[in-house]
Amino acid sequence: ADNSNLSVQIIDTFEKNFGITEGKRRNHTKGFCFEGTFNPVDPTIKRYSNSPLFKETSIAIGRLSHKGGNNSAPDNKPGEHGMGLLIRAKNGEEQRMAMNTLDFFPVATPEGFLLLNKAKSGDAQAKQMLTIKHPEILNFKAHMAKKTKNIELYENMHFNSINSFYLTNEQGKKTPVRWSFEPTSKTKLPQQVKASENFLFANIKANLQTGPVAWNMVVTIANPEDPINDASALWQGEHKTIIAARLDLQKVNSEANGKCDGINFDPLILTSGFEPSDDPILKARSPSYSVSFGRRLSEKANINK
Ligand code: HEM
Repeated sequence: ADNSNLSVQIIDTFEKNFGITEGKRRNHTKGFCFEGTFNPVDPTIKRYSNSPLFKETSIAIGRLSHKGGNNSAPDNKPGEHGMGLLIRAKNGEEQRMAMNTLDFFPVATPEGFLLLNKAKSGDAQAKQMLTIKHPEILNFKAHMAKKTKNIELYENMHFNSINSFYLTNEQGKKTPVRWSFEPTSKTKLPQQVKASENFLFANIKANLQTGPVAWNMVVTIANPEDPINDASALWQGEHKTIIAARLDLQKVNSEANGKCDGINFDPLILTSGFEPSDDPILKARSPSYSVSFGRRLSEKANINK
C-alpha cells in the first residue's frame, strides 16, 4: 500500500468525523504538556537493550491527551486517553513514544483503520467491508463491551505501547517487546471535581504540589508464540516483565505555556537499543502523524500572520 496516500485519507477521515480545530492535532486534540525525568530502574533491561535511556537519567517532555479529534472532550465522562513522550538522553539521542489506554488496537492494518473511521462517519459500505475484511474488529468490540468504563485521573491511567518493538543489545541480539506505563501509586478520585469538564489538568497540578506523580515503564518480553506484527492481538498468559525505568513528572503546563505543542510524537523516532517491528499499524503512524503535523503547522503560520 502507498502509505503516504493512505495517511492523507486517514487524516481526512479524522477531519470529517471531528471537524478541524485550527492549529491543533487531528487526533488526541485536547491535551496539555508536562516535564519530568526518565530514570533507569532494573538493570536487567540492559541485557536486552543498550539504549542510553536505560543507562542514566534523561529529560522528558510529554503530553497527556484525550483520544479523538474533539478539542473540548469532557474530562468528566469516561474515555480513552494518550501519553506522548519525548525523552532526551544525556548523549544527545532522542526517543519518542505515543501510547494510549487501549489494551489493543481495533484493527490490524491501516487500511482497516481507514475503513473503521469511515464506518464511524456512517458510511454503510465501509461498515460492511470492515467486518468482512477485518473480523478482528469483533474481538475488539467484545473486549470493549466487557470493560468497565470509569471517569479516571491521568495519575491512575495505564498507557500501552500497543505496537511491538524490538530491543537490541550490545551483541545485536533482538528481543520483541511491548510496554506499558503503569502508575507507581493510586490517587484517589476527588468527588468535588467530577462536575467539571476540565478537572484533569487542575488535579494533576495540585497533586504535584504534595507528592510525586510517576509511572513505571514495564517492559513485557514476548513469548515465542506471541504475534509481533499484529496490534489487534493481545499477548495472553504469563510473561516475563521488567520495570525498566520510571517517569517522574515535575510540572504540567497548558499547551500555550508548555513545550509539547510543537512536538510530533512520532513513535518511530527511537534511540539505539530499540528497533521498530514490522507491524503495519506502527509503520503507518509516522506518515499519518506527519500529515497532521504539517496541517496544524501551516494553520498556525496562517493564524500568526
Ligand atoms: C494507523 C494508526 C494510527 C493513526 C493513523 C494515528 C493518528 C494520529 C494522529 C494524526 C495524531 C496527531 C499527531 C500530531 O499532529 O502531532 C496522533 C496522536 C497520538 N496517537 Fe495515534 N494514530 C495511530 C495509532 C496509534 C496507536 C496504536 C497509539 C497508541 C499506542 C496511538 C497513540 C497516540 C497518542 C498518545 C497521540 C497523542 C500524542 C500527542 O499528545 O501529541 N496512536 N495519532
